[in-house]
Amino acid sequence: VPGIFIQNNVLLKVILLGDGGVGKSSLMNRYVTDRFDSQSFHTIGVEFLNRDLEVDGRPVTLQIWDTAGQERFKSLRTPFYRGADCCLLTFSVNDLQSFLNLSCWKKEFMFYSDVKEPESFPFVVLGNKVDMEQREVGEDEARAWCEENGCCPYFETSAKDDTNVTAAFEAAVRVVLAAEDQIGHALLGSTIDLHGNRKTSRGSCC
Ligand SMILES: Nc1nc2c(ncn2[C@@H]2O[C@H](COP(=O)(O)OP(=O)(O)OP(=O)(O)O)[C@@H](O)[C@H]2O)c(=O)[nH]1
Ligand SMILES: [Mg+2]
Repeated sequence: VPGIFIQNNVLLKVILLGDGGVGKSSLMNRYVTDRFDSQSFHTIGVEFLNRDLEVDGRPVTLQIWDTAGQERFKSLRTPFYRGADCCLLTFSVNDLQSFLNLSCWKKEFMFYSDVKEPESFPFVVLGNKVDMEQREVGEDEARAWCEENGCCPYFETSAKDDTNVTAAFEAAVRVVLAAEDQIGHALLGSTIDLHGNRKTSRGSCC
């Protein structure tokens, strides 16, 4: 069952994965603080930021988990995959290798997240840095990958120019809520008590 309910507000955990340098931290910071830093540092481990929003009239708290893409930080990021409601697979359109690595990222997520229904788990794919002139990955190519891998929504984004950043995060919320609507009444009675113990049908490790 996706999300934790606090009163009527659903808390959704989304996680950004992709190669080091594709712009995951920049996308999160653009979305949450509306800022862009052209000289950001590589992330070490994970960081998260929350943003409240309303999607189709429903109040949502989006908890965005930003992970370190560099291989040497693998053991620091993978413990945080559990409990994610949606995974945002990110590459940079001017870096072919980061696109070719999407499959590895998807596999790594599936392996460590331990999701209950792998076939229906929602992914969104982001092709970032579309403001750059030199592209190594075409939009058609990216959309084809998405179709071959289960038809995830695809967005061409720029954290720098603020292109499609809001649309991409809202799409993540929509795919989760759509999955939740299919589960339907299972969500009724999914609440959180005053001591913060989750009472959903989904197990939690901590
Ligand atoms: N031109 C351009 N540069 C970007 C964009 N997004 C990020 N960058 C730049 O790309 C570099 C890497 O961005 P980060 O957001 O740190 O990348 P990351 O994916 O978080 O990298 P790791 O933390 O190592 O996994 C930085 O210099 C950013 O300023 C974008 O949309 N356009
Ligand atoms: Mg980062």
